[in-house]
Amino acid sequence: MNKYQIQGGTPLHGTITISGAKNAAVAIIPAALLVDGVCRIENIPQISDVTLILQILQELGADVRTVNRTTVDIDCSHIRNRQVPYELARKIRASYYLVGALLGRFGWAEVPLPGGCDLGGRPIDQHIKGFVAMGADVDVRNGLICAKVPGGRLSGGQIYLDMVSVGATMNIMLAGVLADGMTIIENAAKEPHIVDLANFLNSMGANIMGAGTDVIKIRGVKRLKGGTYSIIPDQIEAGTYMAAVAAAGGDVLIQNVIPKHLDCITAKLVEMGVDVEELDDAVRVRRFGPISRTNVKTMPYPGFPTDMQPQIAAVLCLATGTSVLTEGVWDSRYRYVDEFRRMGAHIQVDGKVAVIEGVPQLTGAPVNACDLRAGAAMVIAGLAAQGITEVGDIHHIERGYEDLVGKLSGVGANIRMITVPDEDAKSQVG
Ligand SMILES: CC(=O)N[C@H]1[C@@H](OP(=O)(O)OP(=O)(O)OC[C@H]2O[C@@H](n3ccc(=O)[nH]c3=O)[C@H](O)[C@@H]2O)O[C@H](CO)[C@@H](O)[C@@H]1O
Ligand SMILES: C=C(OP(=O)(O)O)C(=O)O
Repeated sequence: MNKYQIQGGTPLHGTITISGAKNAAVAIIPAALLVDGVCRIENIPQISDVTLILQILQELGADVRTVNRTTVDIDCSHIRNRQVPYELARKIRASYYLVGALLGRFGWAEVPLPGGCDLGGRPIDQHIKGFVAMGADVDVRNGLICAKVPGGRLSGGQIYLDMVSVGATMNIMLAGVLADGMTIIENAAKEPHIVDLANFLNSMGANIMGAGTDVIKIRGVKRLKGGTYSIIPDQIEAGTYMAAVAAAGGDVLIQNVIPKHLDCITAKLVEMGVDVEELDDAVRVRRFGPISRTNVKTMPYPGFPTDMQPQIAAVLCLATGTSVLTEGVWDSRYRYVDEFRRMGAHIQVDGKVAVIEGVPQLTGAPVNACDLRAGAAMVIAGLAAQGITEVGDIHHIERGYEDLVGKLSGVGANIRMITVPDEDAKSQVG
């Protein structure tokens, strides 16, 4: 079993380059199912969620060729199978995008219910409401989302989302591009990856208007053609390293970012006394003085992202004074708090609110990553803590961070991957 071992207390100095965005890549790759011809996708992050979604496409019959470390060619002209394998689909959230893409292209899909981080209930009723409004029959049975369009082609529909949902917005967009007529999504999500998916589809010949606002209009077209597209940089990966500098101190240039996407994170760090300088495609983050307390509430974009909530909590653990953190998207995103307490943090949670009383110093401890961003937060806390922290269950972190150890070592962090005997295997032998 692999763990990250971190000797904390070293400020970070140097440059980190951000990879392509996980939550854009995992939607754009299945979107290739809608295209007639070869899609060349650039700036793909090397993370396990991407490996899995590419593997699923190959299982369906797509021809996937690696061009270089960050570029793949995907040709979905010869899809022979529309049943998505359970063992692959259940490991990631993004497998839900296969429903919209397969339904849009072939009028039929059977996709296992998706996995992803355990954040409390993660229903997909809004996705289903959208497909039904476009003429599909959708049924969840035997662990599968079974969707079929009588007549084989979806027709445009008008969908008002009951809540702002990233997944439902993107899935309905995927279903709508080849539908007959106009699809309108109201109360749509506005995250950067929504705009990126729309830009990808439009560059292949789709007609999507309004992505990035709360009303998206999709005029169906007959076919999409191949082309080349480069995925946007990862807002959350960048924010995670910004939080790492805030917690550990130092001076780091974080490059290959879209600074506008980081405004919501930058604003909070500045309130906390961190110096953030915005450049064309980089941000320089410096922190030498104390961290000030603040309050944070997570919201859909352009609010403070829920996927940065555990990482900002790690910084607030070290602030002077008491901060209030409110989770505005998920029912249960504080499962990591006990791990922080092992490092000496003072946090009380009541429902969606965490009250964090800052301490002058965290202390290293063995901890576990209970999900992707909680794992990143453990690493941040470990970088700032006195002594050694070992972070287990790092497969969660590898779902969304390319070469975390290499990137942090490159700015002077004392972090390495270690292999320890698997406890279960040990007890079976014993
Ligand atoms: C692969 C991916 O991109 N994952 C992201 C996506 O997840 P995901 O697409 O699952 O999240 P949503 O934006 O859909 O969920 C937002 C809220 O709406 C609720 N909801 C959603 C859909 C639905 O049909 N019914 C319903 O009730 C959810 O329970 C949640 O409370 O957006 C989340 C919110 O930014 C991020 O934390 C995840 O990293
Ligand atoms: C919750 C996340 O991912 P997923 O929806 O893929 O589980 C995340 O990226 O923080």
